[in-house]
Amino acid sequence: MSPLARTAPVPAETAPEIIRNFCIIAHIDHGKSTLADRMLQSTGVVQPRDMKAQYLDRMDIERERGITIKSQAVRMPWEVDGTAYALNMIDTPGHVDFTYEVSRSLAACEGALLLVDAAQGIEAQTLANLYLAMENDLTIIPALNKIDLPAAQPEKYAEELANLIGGDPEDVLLVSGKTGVGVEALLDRIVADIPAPVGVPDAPARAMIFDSVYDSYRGVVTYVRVVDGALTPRQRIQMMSTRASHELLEIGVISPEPNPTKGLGVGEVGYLITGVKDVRQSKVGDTVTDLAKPATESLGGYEDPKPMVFSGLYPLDGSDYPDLRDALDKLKLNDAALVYEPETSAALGFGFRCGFLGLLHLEITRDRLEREFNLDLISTAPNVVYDVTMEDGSETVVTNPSEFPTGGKVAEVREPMVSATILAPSDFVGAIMELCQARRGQLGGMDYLSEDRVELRYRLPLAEIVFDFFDQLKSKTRGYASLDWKADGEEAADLVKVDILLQGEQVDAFSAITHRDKAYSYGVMMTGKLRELIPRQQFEVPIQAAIGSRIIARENIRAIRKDVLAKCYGGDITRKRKLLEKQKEGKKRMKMVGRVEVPQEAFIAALSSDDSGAAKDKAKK
Ligand SMILES: Nc1nc2c(ncn2[C@@H]2O[C@H](COP(=O)(O)OP(=O)(O)OP(=O)(O)O)[C@@H](O)[C@H]2O)c(=O)[nH]1
Repeated sequence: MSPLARTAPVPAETAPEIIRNFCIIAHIDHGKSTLADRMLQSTGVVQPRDMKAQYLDRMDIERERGITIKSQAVRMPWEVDGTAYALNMIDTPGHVDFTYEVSRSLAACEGALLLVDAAQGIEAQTLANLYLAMENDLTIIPALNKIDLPAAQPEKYAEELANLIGGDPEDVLLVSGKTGVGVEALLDRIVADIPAPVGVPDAPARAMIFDSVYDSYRGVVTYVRVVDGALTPRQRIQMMSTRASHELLEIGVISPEPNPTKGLGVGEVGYLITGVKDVRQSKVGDTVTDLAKPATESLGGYEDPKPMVFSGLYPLDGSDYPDLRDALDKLKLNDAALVYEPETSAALGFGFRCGFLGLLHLEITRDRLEREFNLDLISTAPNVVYDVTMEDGSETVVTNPSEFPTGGKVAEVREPMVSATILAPSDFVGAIMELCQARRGQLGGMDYLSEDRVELRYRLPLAEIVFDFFDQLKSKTRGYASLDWKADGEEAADLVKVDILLQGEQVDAFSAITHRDKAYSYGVMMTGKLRELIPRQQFEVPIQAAIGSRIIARENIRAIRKDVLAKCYGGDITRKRKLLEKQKEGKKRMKMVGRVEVPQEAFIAALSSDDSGAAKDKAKK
């Protein structure tokens, strides 16, 4: 129909009947942000001249990588048949690492727009998020995006979508976020199909936190969806998981900038500010209630974020250690899932063992530390968390391979598992099965979505997919496969710790926990790599890989005497001195492992997955 005038005052508490809360679920790059931008324009919330590309993605890194990390909510006015509706669009993060945040965003909505690229069809992430939406009983509106593309196949994929959610291909909307085609019809459909929120207005207030973001000026800004009752400024509220209480300093809606209101009522979505400085005090999934008249039951579904992948982060220059600690303290304010504690490594010096939700979370954190805080870092190979039971019944949680118990008798080691969904053209089924089998996967099922597209379900150890699984999958399927996974308990496995020894001394940074069948290949790979990277010494240096006291692989670095004066004939003493000084300077960057001098670059090159000659050359220098 038509956008309302921008100047229309935002009502303090909007009647639930005219509210529609929805989110967009889509695979990465299927055009969610572009469509969201277009809706902001079509509803008049953002004027075309104010349009910054992808208004909802605020952080630089998000913009650069083109992915959405933090979810937010925007209110858009939209008029249908003379009634002014308030549409709340809740943005969901698009990556598997953030599944819990996605699930909370979905729980704040009554409906979801299922957006699929008309040239690509359904992908694994679309499916995973669709299942989550269905679990939350959301009304699904299917839409094909990018229908302006010459390669678009709307009929084929409308059929695929209709088969998936059960419906008529005719009901699948055709839109283009780029040209704006179909966007107004889409907004009308949201009003018509998605149910209005229901709640009890005079019950004690209950609101669910679906996002919380640290702002350096305002402190933590918390995004909530009110379920029952109402929240008003100056009210004292309580967080139900921690029982901590705060005063509501400001409350309002985003449209598209924060817009303070006199309160938020049943079904409304908006933000609140209490002056807390740390997102851990305002946790996603928690329930906000009134301190004076608290609700007895929380809204449920609250979980503490659980780090799945650990890695050691070390400053390249040891004197940056205090800066790294400060930087992590600052990042923590904005990231409830980040955990870290100090650790020391013989090879890398002082650093921190950090826990992340997944590899992307690790990369983003590392990127931010390097970019926003100007730190040069080295990270150890990521590992998962193992639960170890000893024969005497004691239990240990291992987040660092070098802490894996070796002394007493290990009765059982359990590793985290995931259930993965892979979608690909049927030609690649063989290659995918081969890859999953090599990664200790168990096939759970296989379905054809259409004649030429298959969904494969596997249960795999998390450790087998955190490294290069996705890259391998992409290369084996020429980029056509998509992957999504979620945590799925743990399982006992025959896991061992492989240590790397330099002249009999263990180098902690290279210890790894692997399946017994793969221990040998890890040992051979690592000893080979180190033999290339470590310069020859004045004595022979054995490099060994060992499980406990059993050596499983060995390489030797032959002895030389590096005589820097060899080429220096005659008696020019100043020149000799200069060369000796230079050699001394070089030695400062060396780490001693027992009697062996190892340039720090060798450790770095061995830890980096970059196998290029450049890294090796650098290390040899
Ligand atoms: N031709 C065409 N291109 C589009 C359309 N919508 C988006 N794109 C392009 O598709 C790419 C991905 O779009 P985004 O909106 O960033 O995708 P997204 O789904 O938000 O991606 P994530 O934030 O990573 O989840 C960009 O290069 C867009 O320019 C469309 O309707 N037509």
